[in-house]
Amino acid sequence: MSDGWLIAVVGPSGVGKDSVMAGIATRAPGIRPVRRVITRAPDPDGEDHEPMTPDAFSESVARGAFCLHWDAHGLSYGIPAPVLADVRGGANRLANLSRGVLRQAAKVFPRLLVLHITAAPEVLAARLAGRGRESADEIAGRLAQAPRPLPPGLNVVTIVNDGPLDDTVTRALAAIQPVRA
Ligand SMILES: Nc1ncnc2c1ncn2[C@@H]1O[C@H](COP(=O)(O)OP(=O)(O)O)[C@@H](O)[C@H]1O
Ligand SMILES: O=P(O)(O)OC[C@H]1O[C@H](OP(=O)(O)OP(=O)(O)O)[C@H](O)[C@@H]1O
Repeated sequence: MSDGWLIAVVGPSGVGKDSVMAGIATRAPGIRPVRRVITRAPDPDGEDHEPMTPDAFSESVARGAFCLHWDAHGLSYGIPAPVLADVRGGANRLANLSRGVLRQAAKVFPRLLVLHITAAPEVLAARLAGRGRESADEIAGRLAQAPRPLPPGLNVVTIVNDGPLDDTVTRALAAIQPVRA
């Protein structure tokens, strides 16, 4: 069986990565989203992640429990090692990644497609305020990181999420069609 793809969903905070992932998962059930491990308390209204303490996270890193991990926003994030095994077994998986871990992801995963979601700064600010998960200071910190460039040489498709979410998901599904074919 040939390798599957990791579709890495990246972009600034508040751009709609989790929302677009949920839309893709609903409309393309063959592409399963990754449940990330995060040192963040459970959030019934937000991303369904696996919460972990910082100590347990460090132990997990040490025993190779993650195929990718990184720190951002004062938190640690991990992609469980079985996701890589799954992709090597032919599955297509969808994961919300940091732009800072993409080079590493391209080395680790046999096939990587980057789905880069963008929107204007004022749209990001309004969405983060509306989401209500972070304080005003935390939102300012996230907006300061918004224009971060992607590393060169990757397989990237860029989708602007500035209109109805459903339209964005339709364009995202068309852009990842080669993966689904
Ligand atoms: N196209 C859209 N139109 C309106 N609101 C959106 C759209 N996409 C996302 N949102 C909202 O913006 C906020 C941030 O979206 P989220 O998916 O959490 O972004 P990210 O994961 O990139 O930080 C959420 O409240 C979400 O419901
Ligand atoms: O290095 P960057 O590309 O700026 O990304 C930094 C972090 O922001 C996102 O996390 P998270 O989903 O917790 O935050 P968000 O919902 O505010 O984007 C993303 O998944 C990274 O973990």
